[in-house]
Amino acid sequence: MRKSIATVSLSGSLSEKLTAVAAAGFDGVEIFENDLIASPLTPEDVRARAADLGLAIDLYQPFRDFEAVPDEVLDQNLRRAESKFEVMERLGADTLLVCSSVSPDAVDDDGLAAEHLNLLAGRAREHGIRIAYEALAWGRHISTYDHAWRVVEAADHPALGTCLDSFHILSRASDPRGIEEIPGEKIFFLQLADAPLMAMDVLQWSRHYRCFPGQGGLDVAGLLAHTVRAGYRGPLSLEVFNDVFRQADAGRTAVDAMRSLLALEESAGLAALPETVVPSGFAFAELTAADTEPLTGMLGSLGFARTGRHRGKPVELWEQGEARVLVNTSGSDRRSGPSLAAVGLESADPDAAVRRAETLLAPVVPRRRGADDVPLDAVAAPDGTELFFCRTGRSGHPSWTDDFTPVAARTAGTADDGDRAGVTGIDHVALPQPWHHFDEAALFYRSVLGLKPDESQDLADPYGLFRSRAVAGPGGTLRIALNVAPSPEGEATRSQHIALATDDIVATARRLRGRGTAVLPIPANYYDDLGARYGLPAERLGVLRELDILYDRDGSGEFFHFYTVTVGRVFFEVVQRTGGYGGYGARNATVRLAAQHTAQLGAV
Ligand SMILES: O=C(O)c1ccc(O)c(O)c1
Ligand SMILES: [Mg+2]
Repeated sequence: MRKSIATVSLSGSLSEKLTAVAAAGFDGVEIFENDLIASPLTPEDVRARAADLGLAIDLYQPFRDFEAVPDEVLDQNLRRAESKFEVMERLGADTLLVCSSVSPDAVDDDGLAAEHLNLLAGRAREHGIRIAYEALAWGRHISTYDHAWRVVEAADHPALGTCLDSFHILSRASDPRGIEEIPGEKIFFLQLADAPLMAMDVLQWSRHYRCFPGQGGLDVAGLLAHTVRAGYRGPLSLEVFNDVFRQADAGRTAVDAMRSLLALEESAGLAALPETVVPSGFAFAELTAADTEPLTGMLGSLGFARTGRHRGKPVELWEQGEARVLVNTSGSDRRSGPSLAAVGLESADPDAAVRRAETLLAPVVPRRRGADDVPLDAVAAPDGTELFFCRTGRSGHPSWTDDFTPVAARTAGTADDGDRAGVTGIDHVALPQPWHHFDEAALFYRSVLGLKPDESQDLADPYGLFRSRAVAGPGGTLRIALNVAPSPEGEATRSQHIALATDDIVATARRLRGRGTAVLPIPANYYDDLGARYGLPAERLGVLRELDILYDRDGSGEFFHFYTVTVGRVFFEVVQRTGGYGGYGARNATVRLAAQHTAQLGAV
């Protein structure tokens, strides 16, 4: 279907917005009145600019507080409308959004509202304009879509229809099935927005927290399917009021918006995209470090062995169980120390995975491989992390590991096989996100990789707010924790981490302790509270306390985890899951963050 976006969804001047919208491949725009009023461009300029960019002006909006008012106010409102019709003619826009009145002048009288809307539609038609009437969720007397439709139906004018807005409908928990009872040709416009589920005043929720479909918790795809079943054939138009997008780069937000609509059409069963190939696990995590010593020292002490060296690049392979870590010494920033630059994802069909990623506008990373290297495709996640699609060690398929020459002898100072610590694989990786790309990242992992986002959680950090949202494959085969940390000192202080899995956390912790691995100390107060909270047996609690192991549980299982100190931007976590525990120990994040701040101060 045709795709549109309201200018209010993007940052910048009207002209910048139009450029961004066109570049992302949209067919049209809704011009938000304030954007026009604040623009130095005349309506004719805007019309010409949009035409040059190949954009239709699908809607002009909003026209407020019109209906069900006393006669003298009505006259004034009709005069106000006439002046908007003139602006619209100059713009070349033929549909005006009228939102339900919030004015104290309006009376609770559907008959009068219908009569006034009929009058307005008659005036509009003289200008070749149509009126799309929308119920604001906080409208004074009309606040639901079915009520707005009843009034439109009663007004019975060919130039009058309704505008559906998924936020207003779903935020009030109205039943969207009723949309199918509206004749499709009377749905003049469809606005789409999602939002995180929040218990708050609906106006504040709408004006500050809307997001693109797929980023929040509303069933926008279901609503869209009902609307199309009703016979709606107009544009799918995003209308998102969001404090973050208002500040972010417009070009990038527009691409995020387009990705949202492409994925939404697929979810609603309206379009097919290349199939989703959900990654089945981690092939590797790649760390870059100019000075590898602190990092390889840490890997060795965690029980990793250096097993391979890349044939053509300064990259080493370190392994323990199914956990593989690449240490890359090319092109790293010396000041920030080791950082996580890429993640290898096990994929049953890397080519198909790349096709889907490209269709969803993910930047494909140019290959920098040598002539003999195994082909390896990668796309860039919103934070710049490169995601490689791999098939590791499958017979009949080239494996990225073929590019590594085995390192035969035991390397001095590192662990050999007898000295491993029980790490079985990578449980998850945690990737800090720039605060203004957090929603974009959740949608990216959901749409491109088919991972399911959890609800976002806000946790206390001693120096601010720590926001975390995990995305995971079915059955927890692949888990990525996205987070935003307060970072008064700038980007470089935010740390990434790799969580390693073990089947016996106590044995692993004792092993590492014996070897002098620098584990993050956890305050005694934490264990006093843990004892009180869960009534753990004293002996068990004593072991956790002794080994700085944190604990959590939910209805289906338990979670044990401890952390190493931070090296550069990176630290490691070791985790054990029992039963069906599917979380990440979020309850312990506050203690962990505080312990890391304490450790950092100690280091300084
Ligand atoms: O917040 C508002 O006022 C507003 C205006 C126009 C819309 O289409 C809408 O959904 C909300
Ligand atoms: Mg709206």
